[in-house]
Amino acid sequence: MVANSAYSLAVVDLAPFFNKEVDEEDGKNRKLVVVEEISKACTECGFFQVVNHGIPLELLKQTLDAYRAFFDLSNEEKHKLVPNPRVPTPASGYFRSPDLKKEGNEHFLIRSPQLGLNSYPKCLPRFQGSLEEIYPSFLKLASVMESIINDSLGFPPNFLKEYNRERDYDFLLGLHYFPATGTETVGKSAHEDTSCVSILYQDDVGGLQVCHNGRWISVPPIEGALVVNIGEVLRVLSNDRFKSATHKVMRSEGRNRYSLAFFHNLKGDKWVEPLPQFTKEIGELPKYRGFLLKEYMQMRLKDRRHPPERYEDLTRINYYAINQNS
Ligand SMILES: O=C(O)CCC(=O)C(=O)O
Ligand SMILES: [Fe+2]
Repeated sequence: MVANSAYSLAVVDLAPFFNKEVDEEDGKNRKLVVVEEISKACTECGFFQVVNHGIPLELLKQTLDAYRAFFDLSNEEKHKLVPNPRVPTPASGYFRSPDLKKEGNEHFLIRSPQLGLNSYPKCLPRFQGSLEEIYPSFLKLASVMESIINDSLGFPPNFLKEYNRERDYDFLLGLHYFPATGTETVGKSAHEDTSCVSILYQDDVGGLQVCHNGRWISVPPIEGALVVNIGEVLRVLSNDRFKSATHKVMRSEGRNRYSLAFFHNLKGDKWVEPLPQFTKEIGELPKYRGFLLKEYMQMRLKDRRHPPERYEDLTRINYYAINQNS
């Protein structure tokens, strides 16, 4: 696939949801416009950017700087924070692929600070404070996104909020991509996010690409904007109405890249299947059979720990696809 710029991702202004100044009636109409814009973006691509999202740029930059300081630590310091492989996912701590040729990144994960499961480097006293300061802002934005998506899909009020009510599976990731060297250009290989909604802040280096109609589209860094994308759970619930786009990160020649990603995740014991309003109520066949989310997560985890030889053999959501011709 070649990179292409024919389709540009929507940039949606969330001010009607965060700006208290707008008057009631005008606010209601402007919110509706946002819901429609997001519905269009999710139907076409599953990726879009948002501005006026309620998270101050200063806070985003400060958090990225905190992660930079962490990734600048010695390997010895960072490896003290590698989680025990027996800890169930998502395990908080430091990760680095043993084969940087395949995926040239390292990352640090925290779960909800309220769970008390995170460990931080002792030598960076302000790191914990920075991450724990931004976490609730991402969580708030994710719940606003969830309610907009709820309305975009025409669900009854609070349907997604109820379905995805457990907040113990969310996590915040800080990612560092190493500069490209010769043939080593992949930062994160092509994948889809599993769960409901992901929110990403990237620095100005670029490199994130999304697959749209079989072509790779660059996601340009926009100062202060956040990238939002739909995960496979919403794709299945909506019977493919909403896309969960394949995306990847390419490394830049001579430049380190840093990003923050927040994942608003569904609890593993949830049953996921196309909903009646996208199937029998509109005379459409389900495109997926139902499954327990944790069963799928386990297959994906196994692939991550013991990757198959061929990329095509990775477990994807199509594992549950129903062949419409049979
Ligand atoms: O760093 C990025 O730009 C994307 C990260 C990503 O896709 C992920 O962590 O799932
Ligand atoms: Fe991703």
